[in-house]
Amino acid sequence: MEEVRSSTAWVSTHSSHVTVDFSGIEKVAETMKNTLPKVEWDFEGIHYFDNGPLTVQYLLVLDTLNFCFWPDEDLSYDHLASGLKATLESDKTAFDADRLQKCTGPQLRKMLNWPRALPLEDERVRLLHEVGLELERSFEGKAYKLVESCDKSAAKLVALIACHFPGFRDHTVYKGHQIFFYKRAQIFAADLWGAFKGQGYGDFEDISSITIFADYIVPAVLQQLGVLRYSLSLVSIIKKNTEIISGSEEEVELRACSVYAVEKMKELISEKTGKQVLSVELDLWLWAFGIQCPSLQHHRTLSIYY
Ligand SMILES: Nc1nc2c(c(CN[C@H]3C=C[C@H](O)[C@@H]3O)cn2[C@@H]2O[C@H](COP(=O)(O)O)[C@@H](O)[C@H]2O)c(=O)[nH]1
Repeated sequence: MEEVRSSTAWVSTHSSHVTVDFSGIEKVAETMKNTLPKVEWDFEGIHYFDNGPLTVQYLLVLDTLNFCFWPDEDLSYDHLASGLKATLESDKTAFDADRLQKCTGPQLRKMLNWPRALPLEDERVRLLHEVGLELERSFEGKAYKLVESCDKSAAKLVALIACHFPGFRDHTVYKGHQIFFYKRAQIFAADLWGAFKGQGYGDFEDISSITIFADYIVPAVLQQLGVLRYSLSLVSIIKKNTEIISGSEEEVELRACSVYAVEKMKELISEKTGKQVLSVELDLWLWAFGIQCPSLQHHRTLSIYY
């Protein structure tokens, strides 16, 4: 997404709490140039997949809810994916547009087999209602019709999602400039591409236009790799698990510098190897690396965007 790339690049040249360390990028690119980062989509084996339209419905519901697990230290993305998968396997109509519009908190907890209130539960339910209603209004209730109307363009799909679903409009204003991330809209396109292995509903001619997904794991991994440098005050905020406010300079710089740094890393690896590397592939490698480091301390922002 061009607006994501250019607006996050602007942040990186005006940031103070987080800075990009080009020597760190060089080092990581050097190590990656021999063994390109190849992590299989669904390496955990937790997703619903039937190679058909119901998988598209599953992925849209998954990415509608794919945010902010950290307030409940036992909850993680795996619980979301596997809970929704089990739900759909036991009831194929569970994610029909009319059902999404009526979903309640207790029903969502039951889907995820979660014994207590989910973090931001009311928001998760509101976002399901929003998606169910708009799918019904504009796409005959079918997520695959949304995907089919984007002419195999991932960028168009992201733009279409941002246009129809306010909950996916992941952007903010930083020092008077509008900065775009579109994390859940972009990861939906990437999940389609990964699940369908670039065929059918995952066949995008411009998957290279998708950037990394500015979540809370990748920035922490990039800092650990020496690619991002944090100010002393930011280091101590994160160490103390102090919350960082959504839209604050620190939050925007953490997310934007991550996107920009990986775009630079991608260019450098492509130069060194002569092969085109995708941000989606680098993202999955960085994310998988991060969730396997239990001691990794990430920033904590209450958000519906990531
Ligand atoms: N950048 C990036 N962020 C990602 C993912 C994924 C899952 N990708 C699936 C696709 C293929 C794989 O096989 C995965 O199954 C989740 N997240 C984000 O992480 C956070 C959850 O962390 P924790 O609280 O520890 O569970 C939360 O913000 C969530 O939105 C990714 O791929 N990239």
